[in-house]
Amino acid sequence: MTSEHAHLTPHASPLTIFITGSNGQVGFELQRQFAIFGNTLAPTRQELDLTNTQAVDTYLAEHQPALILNAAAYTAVDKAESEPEQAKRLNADLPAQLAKYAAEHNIPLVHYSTDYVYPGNGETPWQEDSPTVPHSVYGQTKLEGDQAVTQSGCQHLIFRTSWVYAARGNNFMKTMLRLGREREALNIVNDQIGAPTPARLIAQATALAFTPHSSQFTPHYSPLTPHIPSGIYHLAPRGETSWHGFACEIFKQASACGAELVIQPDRVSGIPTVDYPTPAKRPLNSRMSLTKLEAALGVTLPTWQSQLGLTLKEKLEN
Ligand SMILES: NC(=O)C1=CN([C@@H]2O[C@H](COP(=O)(O)OP(=O)(O)OC[C@H]3O[C@@H](n4cnc5c(N)ncnc54)[C@H](OP(=O)(O)O)[C@@H]3O)[C@@H](O)[C@H]2O)C=CC1
Ligand SMILES: Cc1cn([C@H]2C[C@H](O)[C@@H](COP(=O)(O)OP(=O)(O)O[C@H]3O[C@@H](C)C(=O)[C@@H](O)[C@H]3O)O2)c(=O)[nH]c1=O
Ligand SMILES: [Mg+2]
Repeated sequence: MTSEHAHLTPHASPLTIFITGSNGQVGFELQRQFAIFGNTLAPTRQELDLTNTQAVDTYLAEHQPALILNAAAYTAVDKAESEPEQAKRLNADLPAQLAKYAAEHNIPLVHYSTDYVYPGNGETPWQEDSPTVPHSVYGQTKLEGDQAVTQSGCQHLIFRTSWVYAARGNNFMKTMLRLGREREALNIVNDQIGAPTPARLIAQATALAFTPHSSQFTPHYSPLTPHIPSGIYHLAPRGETSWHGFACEIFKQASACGAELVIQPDRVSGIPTVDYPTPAKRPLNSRMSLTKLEAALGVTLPTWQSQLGLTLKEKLEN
């Protein structure tokens, strides 16, 4: 830390960034994007059990972060229906605890949320202030987390994203690449509509929120303070598709990249959600308006197809 920075941020360890969920899709990408902002601390589950309230408090007191990026969550949507307490601990109680710390220590908190908080009816894209009516334990516990962060009084950014995937971790793209090598035919739901979002795009957009234009610099500028107002922002690529449409595009682009698939493109069938029963109910309409984030960051978000190309390339070349 240089003395130059010391007067800008009056915290004990001004440049320490605490990232939760470091082994997850988003947490992993955040470590890379934020390494240039400061000293990232990204404990694994073995190093810090985030369901242990006391351990989290002790960790915060010990490291005194200047910024918290909370990418940990309970994301097993179906399993959450039978493990609601565990889902609540990760998705609702943890963000509440982190937000309380952030408010008391006057540091910003970045939190991530989901399209599954919305009721899922209709065809109109949700706005950030649309009514929330989750239909799953996962969605309900995520909403409780959002509300705790909003009500805590801390400086915060809540990015609501959808259908996250990456070259690493558990996700639909990797499932399709595996099934596409094993099966000639697949049935995929075609009436749930949303936007598949690479974890890297999420981390890049988060970093942009900490990267003002020179015209946006203020005398109080701190590298670990967002330059966009506190609140909820949708974060996804432009465009929309169904899981079936996403699967078809994965097979098309993967084949063009030279992946050896046994799947027959004309045997990837679209089916209605009612024909694919799951423990948790998923929204049919996961369309999210991107206007607020694009205006705040001053960018046009890329299309989901171009983002798939980048992520597939990363996956297939490794
Ligand atoms: N995945 C998706 O499709 C979507 C995700 N989101 C949101 O985006 C954010 C990031 O999601 P994503 O990166 O996909 O999530 P992942 O499931 O990939 O990662 C979650 C991380 O949380 C960690 N974690 C869970 N429980 C504990 C625990 N008790 N102690 C320590 N660590 C724990 C996991 O650790 P471990 O690796 O050890 O299991 C994992 O690293 C979340 O807020 C999620 O709700 C929003 C929309 C879509
Ligand atoms: C594997 C498979 C899935 N599907 C369907 C089931 C489901 O509706 C859809 C996607 O399956 P997944 O299990 O990946 O979906 P799911 O885990 O519900 O994904 C969600 O995760 C949470 C964490 C979020 O926040 C959401 O934005 C969303 O990404 O595809 C098929 O129709 N056929 C198949 O062969
Ligand atoms: Mg899943």
